[in-house]
Amino acid sequence: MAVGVLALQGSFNEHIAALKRVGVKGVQIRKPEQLQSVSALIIPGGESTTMAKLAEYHNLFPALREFVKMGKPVWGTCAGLIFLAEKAIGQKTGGQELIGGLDCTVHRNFFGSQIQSFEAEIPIPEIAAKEGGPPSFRGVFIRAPGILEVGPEVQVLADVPAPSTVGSLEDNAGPEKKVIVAVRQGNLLATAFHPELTADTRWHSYFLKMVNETSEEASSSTSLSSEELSSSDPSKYDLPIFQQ
Ligand SMILES: NC(=O)CC[C@H](N)C(=O)O
Repeated sequence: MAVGVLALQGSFNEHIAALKRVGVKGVQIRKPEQLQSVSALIIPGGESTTMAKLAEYHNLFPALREFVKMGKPVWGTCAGLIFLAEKAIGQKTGGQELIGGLDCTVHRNFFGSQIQSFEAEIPIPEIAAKEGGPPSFRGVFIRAPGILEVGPEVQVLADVPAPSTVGSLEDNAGPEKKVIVAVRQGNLLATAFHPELTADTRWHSYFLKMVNETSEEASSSTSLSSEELSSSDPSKYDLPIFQQ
């Protein structure tokens, strides 16, 4: 089994190293035709606007959408989560193209800018039940997005208290609001944090189980529309979104 890793920009080498730790070959994907040789794909973290420009330049979007539509497993981490979202807000002027398919609204820099990056122990009941190990996971959040809203078919795998001071979970006080940071919808997995930067390989092995479970006749149940990319009003979400 070979797992493709979109290798335009960002932490693709780290994902390939993590795959190697769980005994799987990671293949760098830079061109649409290379997707034909892999059974699953990881879209790494990085900078989603830059990554989208590169993907557009290499004419990758139609092939990436087709890959999702075919029911092949795709995991987006951080910028990769933004890529998979049906809707993203907090984008740079002009927005950016998305792959879509994951029924959620994501805020591109929910937890703040680069200096608000942080690490936190996050409870991962579903992953711990399937993969064993401790009940929590050390999440590395780098200029991380947050998931503001999910559709009915989306399974929440992890959430964290929304920081009262954005970028600092430890300072959180008062009534607890949660922000979603990991989800699964059928063949799609997405995390706002970076499991490839920690030694704990449970997210990678969970994804590989998804790959193994995927049957030949995986349906095209995931919707692909990504037309409403940037139009929504952040004020309608009841979470403390970082303001630039
Ligand atoms: N570490 C990351 O992938 C950060 C993603 C970043 N918020 C973006 O917009 O692309």
